[in-house]
Amino acid sequence: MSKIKRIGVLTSGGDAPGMNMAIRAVVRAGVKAGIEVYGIYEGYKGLVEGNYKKLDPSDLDKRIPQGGTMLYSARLPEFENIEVRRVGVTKLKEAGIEAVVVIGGDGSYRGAKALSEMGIKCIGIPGTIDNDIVSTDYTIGFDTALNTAVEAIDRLRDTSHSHIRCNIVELMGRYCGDLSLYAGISTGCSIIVTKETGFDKEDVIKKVKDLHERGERHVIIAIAEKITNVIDLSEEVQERTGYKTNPMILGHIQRGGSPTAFDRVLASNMGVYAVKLLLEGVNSRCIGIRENKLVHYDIIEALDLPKEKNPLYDIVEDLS
Ligand SMILES: Nc1ncnc2c1ncn2[C@@H]1O[C@H](COP(=O)(O)OP(=O)(O)O)[C@@H](O)[C@H]1O
Ligand SMILES: O=P(O)(O)OC[C@H]1O[C@](O)(COP(=O)(O)O)[C@@H](O)[C@@H]1O
Ligand SMILES: [Mg+2]
Repeated sequence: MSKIKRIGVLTSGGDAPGMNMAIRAVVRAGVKAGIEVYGIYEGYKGLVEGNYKKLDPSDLDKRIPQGGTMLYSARLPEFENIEVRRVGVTKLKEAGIEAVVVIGGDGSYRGAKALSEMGIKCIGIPGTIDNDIVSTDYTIGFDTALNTAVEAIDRLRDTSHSHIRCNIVELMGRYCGDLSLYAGISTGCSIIVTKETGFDKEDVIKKVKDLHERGERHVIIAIAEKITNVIDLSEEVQERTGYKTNPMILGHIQRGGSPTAFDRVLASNMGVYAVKLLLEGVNSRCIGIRENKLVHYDIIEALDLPKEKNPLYDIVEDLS
């Protein structure tokens, strides 16, 4: 087996704070091992268009504190089509790129798997604020997004507590409730609603009423996106519970911002590991961190792992 000489790195799907740190780690570890590392711009879109540029390790330090991704990101649904992927594989081969490190979420992993079946070695690094990849305890960007959400909810509490109010805060996470769960516990939310808990409107309203009767000056509800319309829910909670109620959709502010130290270390660790695995000839695997140890899984096995309900849900009731 001849040693790999040139690899690509791309970021795909929703950007996540810490992606720049992961890119930097891949470039630094690659160059140290005598490999040329090319940035592939705008995820699979740039891969198909041949939008590649050799990355210089000395240019990357200024990106360390920056959120977003210096390689930009994109969603390209057409990448599911084999003909589109074929164009990308040809472009990669023309550029002499033998392997690609894909930094992204579950969708990006599926793209990486499909690519690896067409002769391009791929390693996935979990980069998404959603923490929705079961094969890792933490994804790059989750900790930063969580801390951003915590800061926002803390601010809401200040004003809510002053006025006897209820806030209904919608958090991102697509179909994973981790951001809502961790932010809700961190900020003392009385109610946390996610796909994992299920949503029973009457139950939520009853709980809010009980808190009002108990004399609580404020109630904060953390609710994951895609569960219900929080503006309508706020109107109904206000009408039926006695609290003036304000909805707050945190939205994309959760995605931006300077990565926390946790995300920077995680990204550095995973980026270096990705290069090590490629040098060992590993292919079509994705990296995770489990009980503080780096691990790697077959991409499809990783995506098919069953998601267990987070035991932290059990303490929510006791804290409310
Ligand atoms: N089944 C698939 N086959 C090939 N490529 C895919 C597949 N699913 C997703 N992708 C690619 O991965 C991109 C990112 O996926 P998406 O779900 O939007 O974000 P994330 O990777 O953050 O979960 C998609 O826009 C598409 O280009
Ligand atoms: O920015 P967009 O395209 O509206 O996507 C929003 C989605 O992206 C996320 O922020 C991140 O999800 P992915 O990492 O899967 O792309 C989700 O929390 C949210 O549902
Ligand atoms: Mg995803």
